[in-house]
Amino acid sequence: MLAIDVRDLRKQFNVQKNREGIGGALKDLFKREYTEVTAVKDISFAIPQGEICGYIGENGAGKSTTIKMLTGILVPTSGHIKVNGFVPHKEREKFVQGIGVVFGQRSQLWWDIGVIESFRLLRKVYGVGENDFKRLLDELVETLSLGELLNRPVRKLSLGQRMRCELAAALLHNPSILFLDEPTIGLDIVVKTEIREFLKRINRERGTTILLTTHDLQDIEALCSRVIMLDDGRIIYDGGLEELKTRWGKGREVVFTFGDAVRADRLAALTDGMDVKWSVGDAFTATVWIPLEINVSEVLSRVVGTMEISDIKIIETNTEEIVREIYRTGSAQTPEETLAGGGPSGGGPSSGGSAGTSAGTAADRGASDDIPAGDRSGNKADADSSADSSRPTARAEATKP
Ligand SMILES: Nc1ncnc2c1ncn2[C@@H]1O[C@H](COP(=O)(O)OP(=O)(O)OP(=O)(O)O)[C@@H](O)[C@H]1O
Repeated sequence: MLAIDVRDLRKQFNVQKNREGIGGALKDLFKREYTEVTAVKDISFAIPQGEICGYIGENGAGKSTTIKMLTGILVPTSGHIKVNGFVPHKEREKFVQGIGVVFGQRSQLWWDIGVIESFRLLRKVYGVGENDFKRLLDELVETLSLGELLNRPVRKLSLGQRMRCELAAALLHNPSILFLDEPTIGLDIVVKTEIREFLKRINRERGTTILLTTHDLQDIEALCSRVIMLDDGRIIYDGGLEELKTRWGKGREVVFTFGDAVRADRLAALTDGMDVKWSVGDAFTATVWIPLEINVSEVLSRVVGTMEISDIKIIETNTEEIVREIYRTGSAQTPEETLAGGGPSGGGPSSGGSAGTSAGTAADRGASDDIPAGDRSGNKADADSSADSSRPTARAEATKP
């Protein structure tokens, strides 16, 4: 069974317009005007059980809105969602038993009480039996090193400590799917690494499906074999991370430090007939750019046998640069494909992104009226969708061609 199945999913928000000045405010009192913001535009994707999938995109691309629909916090404008076989916003009570959610910018723990008390309350919310709770808690306390934190109030925890507790809280009922919205935001590299290791472990040992949004591409590199890239509410890439690197990578560079002074013409002669480009630094260093079609070892074998070499450095394709370039152009088509009018590869549906719809600013947002009525799961994030308004949503449209 698919863990997540999304077809033609769309979400529009009606955002109240604030007219300028006192006159405008008075007019607003009597007749409100609204604009429509389409945060998610008819996207489709499917995630099999046990997969860790990265969900990435620029600020305002629609990632959090998607996660909120997938977790039943927001009702879609149109389209179909099945998560664990349930329609999230319709079958909330049964549905939440099978999912765990961590919003990096918000807490699901009660601020003033001890961590363990929050965990006990969550046990009741999810109806976990005392024995199961003890077993799962012991396991999480050990793997996330929570022992010393359990009796401290949440407000006295550091961000990294709190995030470890948030993860435990999301997993206490042993969900099969974990939604993570920027789980490593603001954390130092040591805690980030611990959290990544922990996520790998629960995926390996429990088979937990993980959908992860993040701006830290190292999270994606460390955890995800697949990445879905969103731009302006549309999926512009759905496929493997390696495949993305291969398609967009512009080759590799090898930096040589030689034992003796070298000349550019000598180096060019060594790789005669190969489509590589040399650039000489000082007398002893030179860099060769090698396109993806040529094997690095072929170039190395020509140079190593002839020259005295004191150091070699191979510079691989940098994912951050690739992703930045894709965000900049708003399309995962390579420049060659764009010229040829071809579509991006990758597993899922995709359409070239456009810079069309302008994102509403945080101040524009009105309170959302499409949160499922009577909703109260253990996730405090549910309680306040308008809390989003504190988050930056400026889209870097100016960078689009
Ligand atoms: N409750 C809301 N009311 C009105 N507009 C909203 C609301 N929530 C999100 N939006 C708008 O929907 C668009 C997508 O926002 P969303 O928060 O999903 O983006 P994101 O990809 O998660 O961004 P970020 O990386 O900044 O968190 C933005 O234009 C945003 O202003």
